[in-house]
Amino acid sequence: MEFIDPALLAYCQDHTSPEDDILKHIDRETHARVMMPRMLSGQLQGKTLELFTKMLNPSVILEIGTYTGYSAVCMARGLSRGGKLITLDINDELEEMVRGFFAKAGLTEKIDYRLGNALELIPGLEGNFDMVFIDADKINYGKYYDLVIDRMNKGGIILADNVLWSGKILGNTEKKIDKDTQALINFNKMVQEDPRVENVLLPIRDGIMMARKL
Ligand SMILES: C[S@@+](CC[C@H](N)C(=O)[O-])C[C@H]1O[C@@H](n2cnc3c(N)ncnc32)[C@H](O)[C@@H]1O
Repeated sequence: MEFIDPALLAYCQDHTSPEDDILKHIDRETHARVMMPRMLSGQLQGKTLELFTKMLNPSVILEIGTYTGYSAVCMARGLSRGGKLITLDINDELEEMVRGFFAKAGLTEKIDYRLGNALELIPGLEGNFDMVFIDADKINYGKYYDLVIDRMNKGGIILADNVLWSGKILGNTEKKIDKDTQALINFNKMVQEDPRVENVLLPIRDGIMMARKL
């Protein structure tokens, strides 16, 4: 489901800074060699993440769900000197390719890429976070939120992708609500009712929930 008229979407893309050769390369290789290339953030969301990072100036970002590294490259590019991005993914089959992309982008110093189940890796990470991007399995969004919320610095931002789930969160079709959709409905409600944050659901691409720790 497209959320805005395709012509308007094209207009938005035409008026957003274009991808450079590295991001074009990641996009092309992902589409040519990897399953489910739709998971990649893409130009509009990637630039949004880069600019959010530049505005927030975080020291530490945690990304849950690296995939082929497109969003990681965008956020790492927004970091100031000394800032770092920890990015986690369970899929080790993509490791060589992803490390190659980070090297090509000149970002190996800024990106700490770790493989494993994020539910197990996060408790072992040291320190707090200034920005977290949740973009892994939808069923565990609530658990990821619970794992990071008390480790967010004051004013820190949690971003969660795909919270509109192609519109399925409205539950207004004949079909039974599936587990991922229900998990996202629960997640959005949980954030909305959490007194520890102020939040806005941005209708960018498939929806980004932004929650700021008070
Ligand atoms: C939507 S993709 C991430 C897209 C990426 N952030 C981007 O914008 O280009 C989701 C990723 O989450 C990973 N994932 C799923 N379950 C996970 C888990 N329990 N721990 C860590 N990563 C997980 C998948 O392997 C997949 O690569």
